[in-house]
Amino acid sequence: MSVSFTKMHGLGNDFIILDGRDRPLSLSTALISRLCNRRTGVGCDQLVTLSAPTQDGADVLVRFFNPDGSESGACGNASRCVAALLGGNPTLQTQSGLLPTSQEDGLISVLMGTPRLDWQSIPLAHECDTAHLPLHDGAACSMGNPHLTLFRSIEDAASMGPELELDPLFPDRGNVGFAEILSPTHILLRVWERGAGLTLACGSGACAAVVNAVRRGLVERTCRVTMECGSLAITWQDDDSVLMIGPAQTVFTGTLDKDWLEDGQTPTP
Ligand SMILES: N[C@@H](CCC[C@H](N)C(=O)O)C(=O)O
Repeated sequence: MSVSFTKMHGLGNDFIILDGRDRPLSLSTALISRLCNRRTGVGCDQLVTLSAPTQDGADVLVRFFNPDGSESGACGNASRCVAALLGGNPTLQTQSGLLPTSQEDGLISVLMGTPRLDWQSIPLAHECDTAHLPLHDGAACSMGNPHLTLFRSIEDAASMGPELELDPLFPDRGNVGFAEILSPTHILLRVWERGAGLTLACGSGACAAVVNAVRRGLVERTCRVTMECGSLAITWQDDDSVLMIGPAQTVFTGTLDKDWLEDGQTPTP
């Protein structure tokens, strides 16, 4: 059986998108990791599946998987890519709720939902002030996935990210954002992503950085977030939802080789 896919990226955060709306996909954790492998697979930061929606008002059910096979409730950059791929203004059904999208002048807007700020919903391991954590004075919130934001040099991401992803304060592990406040309307951000490592951009991490920086009185509610390959416009709106606007691009489409699919071997590096 041949399986076709689309390779896309949003600001360098790259995705394999598998469309299972007409034909159900069966993906094991091992196959997800093999597909995400940049040397022996297609390569990506997240694998994204599309299937028929199960909720009224949704156009498509979208799931996000990290290269280690774990599933995430949210992925901002992939959400823009899916909207661009489907065209029009699809409403995405995700683990973190229904996400309305729209498109104008080549940019994709996604309403990312309401950030969760209470420690149980993030989740954290124990009660604490989520705007001032006892962990490098960071702040935490959930955008449908757990985020820790540290207000310090982006250069620290590679060295501090691996340990902080696994910090016991985050029982489900965490995405770790390193945010430099450049002005009240501009943040420089690098993210160590849970299950993926350093990526060139993280949409939900950009939303979390703005939310956490607003809570600390560091930026305004509308803010540009610049990462390695460009910027996202993020607004924490008055109705509490977070709006993300940015680009999305198709790189190529392809078909997975039948022999590769059936081989099932994970080569030892
Ligand atoms: N790249 C993403 C976030 C992907 C999921 C994350 N690694 C997690 O496990 O929560 C984005 O653009 O938001």
